[in-house]
Formats: sequence, structure tokens, C-alpha cells
Amino acid sequence: MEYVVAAVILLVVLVVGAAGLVVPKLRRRELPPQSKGSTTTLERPPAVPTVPEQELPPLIERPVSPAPAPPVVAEAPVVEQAPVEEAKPEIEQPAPTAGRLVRLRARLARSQNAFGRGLLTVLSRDHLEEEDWEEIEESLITADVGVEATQVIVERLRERVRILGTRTVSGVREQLAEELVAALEPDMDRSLRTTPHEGRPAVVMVVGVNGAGKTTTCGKIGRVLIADGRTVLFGAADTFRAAAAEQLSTWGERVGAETVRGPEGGDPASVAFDAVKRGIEVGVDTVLVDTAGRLQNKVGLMDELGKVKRVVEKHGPVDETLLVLDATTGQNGLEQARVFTEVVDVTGVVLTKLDGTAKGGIVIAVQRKLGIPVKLVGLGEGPDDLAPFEPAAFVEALLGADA
Ligand SMILES: Nc1nc2c(ncn2[C@@H]2O[C@H](COP(=O)(O)OP(=O)(O)OP(=O)(O)O)[C@@H](O)[C@H]2O)c(=O)[nH]1
Repeated sequence: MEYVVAAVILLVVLVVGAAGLVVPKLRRRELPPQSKGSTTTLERPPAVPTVPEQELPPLIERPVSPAPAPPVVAEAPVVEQAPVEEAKPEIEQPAPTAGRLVRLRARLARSQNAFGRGLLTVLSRDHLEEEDWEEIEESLITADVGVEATQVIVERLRERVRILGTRTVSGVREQLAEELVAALEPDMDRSLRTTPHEGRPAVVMVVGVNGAGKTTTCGKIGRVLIADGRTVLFGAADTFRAAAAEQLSTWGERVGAETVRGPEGGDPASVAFDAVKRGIEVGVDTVLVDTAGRLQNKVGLMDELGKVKRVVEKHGPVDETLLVLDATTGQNGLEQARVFTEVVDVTGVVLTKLDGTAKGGIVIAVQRKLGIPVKLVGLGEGPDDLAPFEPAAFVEALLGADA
């Protein structure tokens, strides 16, 4: 019996012992999958940042390794400066204004050839008869001097020739020249008020119908002033023609003047206001304001130009209002001109395109009809083809040097 009990105990011990060995093994076998699963989960997150971490270094290294960076940074300004430096030589040095009309006289004389030659033919006759005087009258009228002014000029010339008994061609020509100069009222003040005063720039408004040459004239005046050592700012208040603002900016870039522009179709008065404001801020000598000149509607024009002037005058009075007239439009241009003089207080006339007409006598008609001095004349499309108007030099060109 004792043997039986001992055998049972031994069996129990063996069974328990065997179970103790088998269960841990089984547990160990189960663990790997568990631990694998958990490892994957854990490893993945590091795996994700590992990729950006590997990518990050190069990004971080860029600033860290400044060696390649500075050349890039250093090169950038050089590349940027290059066009500025290239642009600088484009700033032109305009020709001085003194004696310009004399230099441009040939151009005027060329367009007046027929007029000068016609007069010379008549004046070279031995005795000036009634029909000769009529021919002289016709020549002057054809040259757009205007009927009224022509009658006055011929009347006075006839009187002088009769009283003085002038016989020679050169003598009559000289007297005609004197009468023409007198008709141009040489004592009129033709100076441009472009000098700054009371700590603010002089303001010049440029008005006239479309295509008369306003924008070109603004640019040319700017060049003249800069050539004379002044500083200039352009106001592109012609917001109706986008190309006008572009055109004025180009003039500005060429001579080194800033241009204040507004949005296309924007309020011209506000652009003009901003231009003068900017001119005051930066302390330029002269602000030149280019305006639009639509004439389809006189009331509209009046409203617009009047507003531009009023708004600009919030900064102070406008110093000069220049009316640009196309000489080739002849007497028709005079009618248009009158509308402008009713709207704004025109202080001077710029007669453009005199190089393109044989009717230079329009200068006399303009002054006589409007009572406003012609201050400048345009004698070509070139940037320096604008000259201060000088009656004597002009008449010499009108009559032709050899007449
Ligand atoms: N031959 C000649 N052409 C000129 C003269 N002045 C201006 N022009 C030309 O006339 C054309 C019209 O000039 P603009 O300055 O654009 O005229 P604008 O009055 O500003 O015209 P809008 O902006 O449409 O009102 C251009 O082709 C100029 O080059 C001149 O004195 N002689």
C-alpha cells in the first residue's frame, strides 16, 4: 500500500513538473507574435519620422552650410543691379534750350518755303500795284495769318512804303518783317512760370484736344526743365487713354523724372491731386500735369477740366495752364481753342507741328484771336524739337532767309 501511495505521489509530481515545463514554452511561443505586433506598431512611428529626419538634414543644412548660399544671395543683387545700371545710361542729357528756335529754324523755313518764295516774287516787282498788294494779302491769308490780321498788316506796310518811298526788294521785305513781328506782339510775357515758390513746386497743367501733342509736349517741357537743372515730376491725368500714361512714363524714365499715374479710366482730378501732393513731398521744382482732351461734349470737358484744376488748387494755385494747339488744324483749331479758354484760365499756347504745315501764320492768328501769348512751338517729333517762341526769329524763318 505504501508503494501505491508513493507511486501516486511520484506521478502527481511528474505531472505537475511536466506541466510547469510545457506552459512557459507555450507562453514563449505565443509571445513573439504579440511582441512582433507591438514592435511593428512601435517601429512604424519611428520609421515615419525617420524619413523626414533623413530629408530634414539637407533642408537644415542649407542654412547650416552657408558656403553655397552666399554666392546665391550675393549673385542676386548683382543680377538685380545689372538692369538698373543698364537703365542709368538711358537717362538722357537733353540739349540746352538757349537758341533752340535758331537751330530749328531750318525746319520751319522748309515748311514755309512756298510762302516765302511767293512773297519774294511779288516784292521783287518794280512797282507794287494794287494787284500786287492783293497777292501779298492772299499769301498771308493762305499762310493762316487770318483775314483781319492780314488787312491790318498790309495796310500798315502800304502806308510805310508810300511814306518812306521804299523801292528795293530787301527794303520792302524788311518792313514786312517788322510788321509781322509787330503783329506778334513781341512785348508779351512768354516766360514759363516753372519756378517753385513758398516751399512748393510750380504746377503746370497741359490742356488741349486729342492728338494735339499734349503728352509729347509735357515730355518735351520736362526735358527742357531738366536740361536747365530743374527737378520735375509728371502727373498722368489723361486716364482715358492708357497709352498716354505709358507714353509719359517713358518720357520720365528717359530724363529721370518720376511719373504719378492712376488706374485706367480713373478720376483724372485725383491723379492730378496725387501728383502735386507727391511733388510737394519729394520737393521737386515743377509738376507737369498732362490732361485728357475729349471734346465731344463741351459740358463734360468743362466739368472735367474745371474739376482737375479745382482739386489741384487745394494744394495752391496752378502756375501755368498751357493750351496745346496743332498748327496743322489751322483756323478750325482756333474754334476748339476758344472752348478751352472758356473752361480754364489759359496762360500760354504751345503751337505744335509747325514743321508739318506751310501755314505758320497761324501763330499770329492764335495770339490775336485768343489774346494769349504763344510761349512754345513744336517743330518735330524728336525729344528736343520744342523751342521757346521768339517772334523775330520766327518771322525770319517764315519769310525765308533769301526772300
Ligand atoms: N511733326 C510733329 N509731330 C508732333 C509734334 N508734337 C507732337 N507730335 C506728334 O503728334 C502725335 C500726337 O501726340 P500726343 O502727344 O500723343 O498727343 P496728345 O494730345 O497727348 O493726344 P491724346 O493723349 O490722345 O489726347 C504724336 O505722334 C507726336 O509725336 C510736333 O511738333 N511736330
